[in-house]
Amino acid sequence: MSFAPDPSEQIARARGDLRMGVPVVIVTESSGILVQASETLTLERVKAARALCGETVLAITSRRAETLKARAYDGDFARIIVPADADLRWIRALADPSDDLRTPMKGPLKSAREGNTTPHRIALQLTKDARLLPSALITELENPVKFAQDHQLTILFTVQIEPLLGKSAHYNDIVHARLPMEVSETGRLHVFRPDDGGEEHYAIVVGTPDRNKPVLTRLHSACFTGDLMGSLKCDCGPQLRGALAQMGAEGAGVLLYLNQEGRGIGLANKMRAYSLQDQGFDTVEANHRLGFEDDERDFRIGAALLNQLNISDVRLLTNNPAKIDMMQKTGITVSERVALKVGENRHNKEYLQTKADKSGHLL
Ligand SMILES: Nc1nc2c(ncn2[C@@H]2O[C@H](COP(=O)(O)OP(=O)(O)OP(=O)(O)O)[C@@H](O)[C@H]2O)c(=O)[nH]1
Ligand SMILES: [Zn+2]
Repeated sequence: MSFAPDPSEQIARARGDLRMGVPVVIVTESSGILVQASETLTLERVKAARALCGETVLAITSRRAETLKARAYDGDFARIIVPADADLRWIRALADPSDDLRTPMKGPLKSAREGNTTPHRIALQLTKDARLLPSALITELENPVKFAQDHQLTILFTVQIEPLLGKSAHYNDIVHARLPMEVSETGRLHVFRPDDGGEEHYAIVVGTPDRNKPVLTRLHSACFTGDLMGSLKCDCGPQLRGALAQMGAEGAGVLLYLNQEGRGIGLANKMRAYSLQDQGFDTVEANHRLGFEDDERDFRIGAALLNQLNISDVRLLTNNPAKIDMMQKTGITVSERVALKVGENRHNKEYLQTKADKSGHLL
């Protein structure tokens, strides 16, 4: 038996490294790149990368490229050629939209085309998975395996990594215990831990749901600001409490609390989005300017947790048709949609309208 991490564990390690500002190396059959997350870059490491002689590009998503008016020849992302005089400020300004309005002219930007882009795509996904700004400084390496060994860097081989990308993790029900709550004294909290080093998610089971009938269910995405701070910018807090109250009143139900803060972009990026919203952009535009899609959540997690809880048929508390679609696609029957319209106020009126107009939410 080998004690060495397997490819899935190597990916988790790479995520952690990038988050800390430690570079990682990605190797294909014919090439290799050094990857550094733009958000956690330091001046020293930028200089060290430039001294390597290999071509250096900045990978950004096509959403971010659109805002910067740069060409995205690689489909869902672009490789911006880093000019010789570019410094850390230049890199940060391309990755981070906070100063876009004050300094709109960042160009002319030249994008690379052709070549093997698989490792670049993996690099960008890693920055997203690390809940950083989706952008990476990438330098070609001549002898990538030796380079990684010499510098003790995590190394990913695309042949091993590619089959794992987009695959759902397996969730283990680590522990569950009784949790009497205001809404019901018969609550139980389960903690689910994935086998890929990703986020844990929770399930709150109220009463003893009858598995032979559709179970009242809520898939709730974490919202620190709304769930805990009473933020008026969204409707999450009232939705969370409303769903639990309904389960308490009916005597049974399941609330999945999914750690997908900010529709899957993390709290730091959500706060960046809020800051852009203060500049006049709506919730969807703000995500795009940061380089994200409207919604980066993986709702398959919800189905995986429900399977573990032996629930296959639900009455889903939601106004979001994407959640219903994804449940059905992943083998969960949604017998009924139960509307959850609570918590509208003058601060979130426009936000809710944007979700209805652009993301198809049911009003
Ligand atoms: N990126 C981003 N995320 C936000 C914003 N406002 C709220 N969120 C996040 O959006 C998610 C809301 O999730 P849900 O409560 O599942 O809402 P939903 O997708 O509208 O679906 P239903 O509530 O079921 O109708 C939470 O993760 C919040 O943190 C925002 O302006 N930008
Ligand atoms: Zn919220």
